Amino acid sequence: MEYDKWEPIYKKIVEDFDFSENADADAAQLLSNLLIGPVKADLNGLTDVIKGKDTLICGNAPTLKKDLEQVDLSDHAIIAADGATSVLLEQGLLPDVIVTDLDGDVEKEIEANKKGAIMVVHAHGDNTDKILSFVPLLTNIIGTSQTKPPHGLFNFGGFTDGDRCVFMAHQLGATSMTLVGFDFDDDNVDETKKKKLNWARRLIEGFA
Ligand SMILES: Nc1ncnc2c1ncn2[C@@H]1O[C@H](COP(=O)(O)OP(=O)(O)OP(=O)(O)O)[C@@H](O)[C@H]1O
Ligand SMILES: Nc1nc2c(c(=O)[nH]1)N=C(CO)CN2
Ligand SMILES: [Mg+2]
Repeated sequence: MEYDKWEPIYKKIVEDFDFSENADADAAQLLSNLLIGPVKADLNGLTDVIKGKDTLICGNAPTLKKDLEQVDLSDHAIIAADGATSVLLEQGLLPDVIVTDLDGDVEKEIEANKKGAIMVVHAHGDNTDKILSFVPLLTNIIGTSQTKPPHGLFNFGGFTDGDRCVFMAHQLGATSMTLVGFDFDDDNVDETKKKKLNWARRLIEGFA
């Protein structure tokens, strides 16, 4: 998504959650600094996995395990939103791509990364500690931001890990996107999560 199209949505999110744009921008710069040098920012590997493919996008709703039993996984590129990674691994499935702000079960994500999963790591004002701790332990990383991306980072659009998967797959030319593990009406979540899920719903419905 063009940043100019994303920016007005981002401004609404910042206002709704009282996030600091400066903190988001500083986090993006931090991730950019960490990635430049050892890792050349290049979308070719990620594009190869997604372009022209049917994709299975996995959110981490409690329904994920059951949902997985009902879909045909063959020939699908599997994209996991953060915590969905652990559920997939438990089912013997290795995600091709993990989209994460590193606040889930990162040990499992490191395990999947070692086995070949591409990491799409998101920087925001509330995860700089996670970025500093975990990025040095990962390989095959693409960095994303919600602000205008600094050198070496990308902004495909999207807010929560789950809807960012959808924006990314769309931008990189997925043929289809099948969503599993998305339950926006889940009541077993706290108020902030509920609000985030409402944004995820709103952003994903923009694709329908
Ligand atoms: N009922 C649900 N509970 C949790 N996540 C859900 C649900 N329905 C959809 N999702 C999607 O699954 C994604 C991954 O979920 P996870 O539990 O790992 O959350 P998270 O890492 O805390 O999410 P975020 O960092 O985006 O707030 C979320 O970003 C969200 O888009
Ligand atoms: N500043 C900030 N940005 C975010 C946050 C968050 O908690 N703080 N959470 C996100 C995923 O839910 C995505 N973006
Ligand atoms: Mg997360």
